Amino acid sequence: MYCIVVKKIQYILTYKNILNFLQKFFFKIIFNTRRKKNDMKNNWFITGTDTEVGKTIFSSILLKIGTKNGYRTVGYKPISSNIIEENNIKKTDIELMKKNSSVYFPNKILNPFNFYEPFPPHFIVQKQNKKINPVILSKNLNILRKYCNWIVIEGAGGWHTPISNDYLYSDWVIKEKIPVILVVGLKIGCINHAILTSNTIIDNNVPFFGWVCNDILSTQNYKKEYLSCLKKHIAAPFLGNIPYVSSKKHFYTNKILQIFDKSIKNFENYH
Ligand SMILES: Nc1ncnc2c1ncn2[C@@H]1O[C@H](COP(=O)(O)OP(=O)(O)OP(=O)(O)O)[C@@H](O)[C@H]1O
Ligand SMILES: C[C@H](N)[C@H](N)CCCCCC(=O)O
Ligand SMILES: [Mg+2]
Repeated sequence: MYCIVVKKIQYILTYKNILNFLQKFFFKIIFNTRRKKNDMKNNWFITGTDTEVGKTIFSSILLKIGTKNGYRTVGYKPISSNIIEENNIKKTDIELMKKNSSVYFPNKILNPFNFYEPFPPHFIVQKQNKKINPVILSKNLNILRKYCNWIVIEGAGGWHTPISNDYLYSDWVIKEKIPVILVVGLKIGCINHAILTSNTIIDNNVPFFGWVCNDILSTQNYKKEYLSCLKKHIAAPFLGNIPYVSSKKHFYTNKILQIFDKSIKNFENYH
């Protein structure tokens, strides 16, 4: 009996268990004291009219706003392909999102499915005889929800990018009921993509938080006409415009941050 008790005490006092205990204790003190009543509402799923339209840029702007306002922020990019590596360092969407977040998590949680090949992710996993399991996407999101009150989730490609042969990314967002923000990358063809995507988000009955216009081209004719046409056809709040910038650091100017800070606050009661 004595032996069992001693063993139990020894087990409890192992390095790993003490660390675990301290980690949980401090998380509780630091995080729970600052938890606000409506915390769970600051979750967004960022989709786009296409791939390469500025989803990561807008996600990072949104994270920076949350961080500046004192929220516990995290960016989540469950699935990514076309990862680029420079000097043995992965240049992924999640790295930019991490730079603008306030709570640290390992990539294993923030970016569990990542691939080098520039193809639809479900093709890549199929070739490897693997599967992207949406249960893992939800499991990781729930971990983030425990510790963060400002969560920006970036999709991959557009709204209906498949996760597997019979499951779309949008199916997961619908199941999780995450409010959606659509980024429209301004270029020829985007009107059609924007109308199709926004109508589908509405038909899918998921909260449609708003949309963002992103000037991805250095020059754009008919800018005013594009904006008014898009505003007319997208039945969700217009959150603001990201101008074309010549350098990445200009994405985070006070002017841009203030535009979205204001509109997010304006529309926070939308859903
Ligand atoms: N307003 C802008 N001005 C200048 N460059 C921009 C602008 N918006 C986006 N870009 C550039 O366009 C490229 C694509 O943007 P981004 O990576 O955010 O797209 P994405 O929709 O996240 O793409 P993916 O589907 O691959 O995740 C990046 O190199 C980014 O720096
Ligand atoms: C490679 C790209 N940048 C994204 N990560 C994945 C885009 C998937 C697109 C699927 C489709 O063809 O619609
Ligand atoms: Mg991206």
